[in-house]
Amino acid sequence: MKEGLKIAVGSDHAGFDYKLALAENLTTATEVRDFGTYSSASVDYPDFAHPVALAVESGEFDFGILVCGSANGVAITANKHQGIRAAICWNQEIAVLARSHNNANVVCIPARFISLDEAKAIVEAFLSADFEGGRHADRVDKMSC
Ligand SMILES: O=C(CO)[C@H](O)[C@H](O)[C@H](O)COP(=O)(O)O
Repeated sequence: MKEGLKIAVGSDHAGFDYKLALAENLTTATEVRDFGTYSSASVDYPDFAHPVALAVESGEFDFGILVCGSANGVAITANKHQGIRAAICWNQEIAVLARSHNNANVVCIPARFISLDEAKAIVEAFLSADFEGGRHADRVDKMSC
């Protein structure tokens, strides 16, 4: 994982435990801000995905980590934001491709479908990889509508 990153994290109840563990693991980050939820009580994932997306979209944070049960809800929500490219990642290779090919700036973790160790490895891979640019930059530029 690169050093000095500012990371915004968020989850719903299904991702709460994983989010805490993932945030604790970001030892080389300059800042980690938890945008909630703050307990395992049932909540609505957009209430936490939007603040994380805004924090990254504004440029205040370099990357976002969102966790829910399937990762679909947080990813769909975050991708409503113009400046956000949120990618559902279920293994390390997908995470590296999300960065290197898609310049993803939010990694979405499906807590109910992968182990915590897998989630940690995915976040590590995501935050270590670089965007390759070149042909991928042309494609990423075409994403906005
Ligand atoms: O957004 C989701 C599904 O697209 C997440 O997996 C949620 O965590 C899930 O829907 C929560 O479900 P619950 O039955 O309310 O715990």
